Amino acid sequence: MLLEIKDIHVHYGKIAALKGVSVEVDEGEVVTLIGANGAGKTTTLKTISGLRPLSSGQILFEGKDISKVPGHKRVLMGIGQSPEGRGIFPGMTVVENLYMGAFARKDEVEKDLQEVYDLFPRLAERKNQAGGTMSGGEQQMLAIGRALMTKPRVLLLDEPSMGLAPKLIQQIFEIITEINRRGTTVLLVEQNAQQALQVAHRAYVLETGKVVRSAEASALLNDPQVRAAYLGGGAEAVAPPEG
Ligand SMILES: Nc1ncnc2c1ncn2[C@@H]1O[C@H](COP(=O)(O)OP(=O)(O)OP(=O)(O)O)[C@@H](O)[C@H]1O
Repeated sequence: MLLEIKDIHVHYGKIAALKGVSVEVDEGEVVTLIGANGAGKTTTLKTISGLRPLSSGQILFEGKDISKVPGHKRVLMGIGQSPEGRGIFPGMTVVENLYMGAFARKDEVEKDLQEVYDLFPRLAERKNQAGGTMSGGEQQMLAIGRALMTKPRVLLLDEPSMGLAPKLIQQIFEIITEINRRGTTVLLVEQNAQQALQVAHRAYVLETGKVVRSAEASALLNDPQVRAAYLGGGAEAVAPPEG
């Protein structure tokens, strides 16, 4: 198992945000966490990347307990995150933002930069533009590209579709599939449960800090209860994604 989150409890002051969450991510998978606002999805990702401390429980990466490893070391170990709200450096150019992702390494940086440009041709076209002047969708691509420049074993994506027009949302999900096809494991947090379940292999449903369901993504897509709660209410079945 690449990543194992075992019964984690996380607090903001006295507020319990996660009350015993367990999630497993196997090498090569796309796993998604879905759930309503405030369910604890972002907190789960932040805890994995080391931005939030655990009250109890464990996080194992390649079998090693990383619960107390600082965040910057987790990046070096292969845990890359594209945060909610993007967090790019607005005053830096696109290419400078991308190099920031690779600041701790020297090997194959140019090759990886080319690969990011290959995934996101728009970033190559705009490489000398200030990050802060890019459109919302372009900034999202930049944030994902920068996370890829850390050469992650697992890429944590927090709401990559947030605030994007439908056409761009489609594009972002296609790119997530392509990133996975090229060998990166993905843990995806999404409000857009329908799309997330279409690109994911497996999914966990979070409710108020707890996992209430976990299953193959295709099973959840066709589950009437899940459809009613998270997929806009329609109970009709959806064809599984091709392949
Ligand atoms: N900085 C904070 N201080 C206090 N409480 C917080 C903080 N961040 C999150 N919380 C609380 O922790 C719980 C989980 O929040 P979290 O952001 O992880 O949920 P989420 O599922 O990602 O929701 P959303 O989809 O709205 O981002 C919520 O009750 C939230 O109010």
